[in-house]
Parts: sequence; structure tokens; C-alpha cells
Amino acid sequence: ASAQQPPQQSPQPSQTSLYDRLGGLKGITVVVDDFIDRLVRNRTLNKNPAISAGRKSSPAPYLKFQVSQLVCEVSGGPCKYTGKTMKESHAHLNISEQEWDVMAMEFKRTLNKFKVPEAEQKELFDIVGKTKGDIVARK
Ligand code: HEM
Repeated sequence: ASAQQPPQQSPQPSQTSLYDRLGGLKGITVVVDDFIDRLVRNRTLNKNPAISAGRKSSPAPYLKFQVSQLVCEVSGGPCKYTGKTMKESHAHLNISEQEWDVMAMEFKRTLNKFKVPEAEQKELFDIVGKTKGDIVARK
């Protein structure tokens, strides 16, 4: 007998994409809409003059579009993100560690509001967490 048998079954497809579990673009755009609305009115973030100026150059509807495209792409959806890199779009904003935490808290509020399950929340936080090094500029 040969030492190596072919596997009897190919591995099960692990699961549907995060994109599909979020409800596709309909789910993603609704979540992003609420999240960006929270960020643009957040007092702590608006105290940073660079962030406040960035809001003028990038109106909320534009941010909602770009962030939705990005989330769609990285969660396995059919979109192609065509915006700037996270470093290019945030380097001049002088974002602090504390401002990052405020953003994460608002994100959590949005996800809870729409009852996004824990597993999907964790996957989203892992994705967002990877951008921290490019977005946070100071302690
Ligand atoms: C404390 C955290 C964050 C703050 C305060 C913030 C704020 C901003 C501001 C003000 C702009 C517009 C900049 C300008 O026009 O000069 C911007 C752009 C953008 N941000 Fe953020 N952001 C944060 C985190 C994130 C995260 C975590 C993501 C996604 C993972 C993200 C995705 C984007 C995208 C896609 C753009 C548009 C890029 C383009 O113009 O092509 N941001 N952000």
C-alpha cells in the first residue's frame, strides 16, 4: 500500500465570506453610515484641529462611500477600493492613541446598535486593528 492516501473528501468550505455575513453592501452601508455620523459629531475627535480640517476637505457622504468600498473589499465582497492608502489619508491628521480608542468605542456602539454578532465584530476589529500603525501618529 502506498504511504500517502489521497484525502477522501476535500475540506469543507470554511464558511461564507464576512461580506455575506454582514449582509453585503446593504448591511455594510447602513453600518458605515451610522459609524461615520458618530465620528463626525464626536466632540473629542473634533477638538483635534487637523481632524476638524479634514472633515471640511472630505465631506461625510464621501467618507461613507470610501469606507464602504474598503470594508466591502476587505471582507470578501465584489468591490474595488480606489481611495488613498490609510497612511496617505491620515498622516496629516495627527491622530493620537486616545483618539483611536474613541473611534473604536464609537465603532463598537454602531455594531451593537445593529446587533452584529460577536464573531463578526471580532473579525471587523481585527481588520480595523491592522490599520492602526498607519493611522495613529502620536501617543
Ligand atoms: C481615530 C480614527 C480615525 C479618524 C479620526 C479618521 C478621520 C478621517 C478624516 C478626517 C479623513 C479625511 C481626511 C482629509 O480629507 O484630509 C479620513 C479619511 C479616510 N478614512 Fe479615516 N479616520 C480614522 C480611522 C479610520 C479607519 C480605522 C479607517 C478604515 C479602516 C478609515 C478609513 C478612511 C478612508 C477610506 C478615508 C478616505 C480616503 C480617501 O480620501 O481616499 N479611517 N479619515
